[in-house]
Amino acid sequence: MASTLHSFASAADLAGSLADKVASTLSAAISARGTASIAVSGGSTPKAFFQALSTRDLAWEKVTITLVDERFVPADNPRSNHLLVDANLLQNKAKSARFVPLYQPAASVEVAARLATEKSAEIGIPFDVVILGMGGDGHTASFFPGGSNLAKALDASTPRGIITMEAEGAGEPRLTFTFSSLQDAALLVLHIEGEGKKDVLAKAEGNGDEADMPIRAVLRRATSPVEIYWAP
Ligand SMILES: O=C(O)[C@H](O)[C@@H](O)[C@H](O)[C@H](O)COP(=O)(O)O
Repeated sequence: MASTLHSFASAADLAGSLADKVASTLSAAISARGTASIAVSGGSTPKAFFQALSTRDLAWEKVTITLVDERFVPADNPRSNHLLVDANLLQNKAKSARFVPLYQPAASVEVAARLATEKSAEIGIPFDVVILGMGGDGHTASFFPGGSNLAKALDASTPRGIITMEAEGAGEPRLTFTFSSLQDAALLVLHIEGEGKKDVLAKAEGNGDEADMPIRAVLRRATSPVEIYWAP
């Protein structure tokens, strides 16, 4: 599917503009069917966007927020994406939103993935908004090059839900929504910042295997247009 690059002079300008776009998308979903959903990424990039979005005036009590992926750690662990969202997005006006975590204590990461899949089924499909990030290796969500379940994660026929992923660059075992769960969001955003990430994007947009740069699956096969938000 086509992608559109939205470039901004600063990270602050990007955060404000993306927060406005996401807020209007969520509000439109609420007007249309009474609820809205958004899946966000972790990492370091989204913090300012989360903080801007948290101040936007909409019926947050009708919004369900979840994560695109999560490290298999409790929410009090500094590596937790839940902790990042709790501290930066579930604040201010957005405090009244419902949050659906991916992590929960379980005997194994596989059991946690099954439980998270069951829980996420309540959210409804497709997501109204998905915010993806991208690592320097071209991963997105927890679709890491060389990942233990990468082929399954990227296969469009894999049922929607959360699966596990282990990879050299991932740190802890991961819980990640599948490509099939994310790729048809009403608003599908790739949020990246810095010249380095722009170079990685250019390489990903070139020839090569999806397995080498999994973001290519989104850029090439997502059924929704990919809105790329970039600032230096
Ligand atoms: O759990 C995570 O780490 C994210 O979901 C991951 O996919 C992230 O978006 C990229 O790794 C980019 O991370 P940065 O924003 O820190 O560069």
